[in-house]
Amino acid sequence: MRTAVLVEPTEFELEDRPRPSPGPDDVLVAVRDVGICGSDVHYYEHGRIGDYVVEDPLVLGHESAGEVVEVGENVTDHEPGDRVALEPGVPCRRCAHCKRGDYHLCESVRFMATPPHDGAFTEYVSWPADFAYTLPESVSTAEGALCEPLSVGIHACRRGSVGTGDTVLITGAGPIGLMVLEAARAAGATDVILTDVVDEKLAFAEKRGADLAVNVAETDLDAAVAEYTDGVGADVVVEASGAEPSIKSTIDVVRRGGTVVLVGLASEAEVPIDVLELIDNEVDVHGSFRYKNTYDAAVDLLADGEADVEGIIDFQSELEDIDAAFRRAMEPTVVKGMISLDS
Ligand SMILES: NC(=O)C1=CN([C@@H]2O[C@H](COP(=O)(O)OP(=O)(O)OC[C@H]3O[C@@H](n4cnc5c(N)ncnc54)[C@H](O)[C@@H]3O)[C@@H](O)[C@H]2O)C=CC1
Ligand SMILES: CC(=O)[C@H](N)C(=O)O
Repeated sequence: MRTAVLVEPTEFELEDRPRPSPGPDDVLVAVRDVGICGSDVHYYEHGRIGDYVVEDPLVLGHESAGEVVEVGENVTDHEPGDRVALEPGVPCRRCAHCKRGDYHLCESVRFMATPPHDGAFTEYVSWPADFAYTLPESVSTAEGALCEPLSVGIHACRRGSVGTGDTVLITGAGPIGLMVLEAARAAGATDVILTDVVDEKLAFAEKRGADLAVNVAETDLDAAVAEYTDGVGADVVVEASGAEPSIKSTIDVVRRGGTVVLVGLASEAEVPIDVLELIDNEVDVHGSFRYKNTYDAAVDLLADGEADVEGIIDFQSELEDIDAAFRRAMEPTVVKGMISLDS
C-alpha cells in the first residue's frame, strides 16, 4: 500500500508498505480523507514538537476517515462498506485515568502521528473498532476526518461549560478557533467574538458567523470587548492561538466569575499571569487537552447540520502530492488542507 513517510524534516518518501491485517477487535479501513493539522506541519518542518521527537521515519496524519474493508473476528458493530471516522488516540483502558473515564489523559495513549506511532497518510489503517465511528449517508469522509478538530472544539466548550446565551471570545481564528466557534454555537452561545492578527483569517471568521472579529495587532481588545459586552466581559474565553500575549490577555477580557479555557500550546511552557486578578475576579482557568467522548456528538452535529466543517477546507490533494500540499498548508492564509485517496 502507498504510504507517505516523513523520513526527515521537510522530506516525505512514498513507500510501498504491506497492507495490515485487522486484529480480532479491529477494523481495516481504506483511508479516504486525512486533514493536514498544524501539528503535522510542525513535525514536517522541525521534526519535533517539544519532547516528541521524530527519531525514526514517521507516517503523519491523525484527522482521518475512510471505508471499512475488513473486520476482525470479534467485531459485530461494523461491516465492510461502513464509512467511518477514526478517533486517533487509543488509550490503554487499564490505568487510573482510563478507569475514571478520562481516557484522553491516559499516559500510554497510542495517538496517530505522534512519535513513535504512525498516522493515516497511507492507504489502509487497522484500528480498534470502538474508535471507528460510523458516518451516516449525509456526512462525507472529508467531514468525518474533520471530526477530529471539531472534537477539540467540543471538548473546549464542554471544559468552559459554554451554555445558552453565552458570549464566547475565541482567540485565534485558525482551524481550532473556527471549530470552537462551531461548537460554541451548537452549545447555545449567542455572541461569538474571534481574534487574530491576520485580516484574512478574521474576514473568514466573520463569513463563518463570528459576531465580532478583532485584529489584536491593530485594535485594543479590552476596549473592543468592553464595548461589545457593556463593560461586563466575555462569559467564556477560549484561547486557541498559543500566542503568549493572547494567553495573557484572556484574564483581562473574561467577565468576573467567568471561565478561561486554554487550548493553544504556548511555545514557552511558562507564561506570567496576574494571579491576584484571577483570585479577585474569581476566574476559573481550565486546560483542555484533546477530547474524550466527542466523536458521536461531532458526527451528530454534522448530520443535523448544526456544525459545518467542510467550509474550512481550502484544498484537497492526492497522496503523491503530499510535499506540495504541506508547503501550501504552511501559507498564512490557508486554513485546512486535506489529502484525499481513492484507492
Ligand atoms: N489542547 C489541545 O488539545 C490542542 C491544541 N492545539 C493547539 O491549538 C492552537 C491552535 O491550533 P490551530 O488552529 O491548528 O493553529 P493555527 O496556527 O492554524 O492558528 C492559530 C491562529 O492564531 C493566530 N494568532 C497568532 N497570534 C495571535 C494573537 N496574538 N492573538 C490572536 N490570534 C493570534 C494566527 O494568525 C492563527 O490564525 C495551536 O497552538 C495548537 O498547537 C491544537 C489541537 C489540540
Ligand atoms: C496538539 C495537536 O495539534 C495534535 N492534534 C495533538 O492532539 O497532539
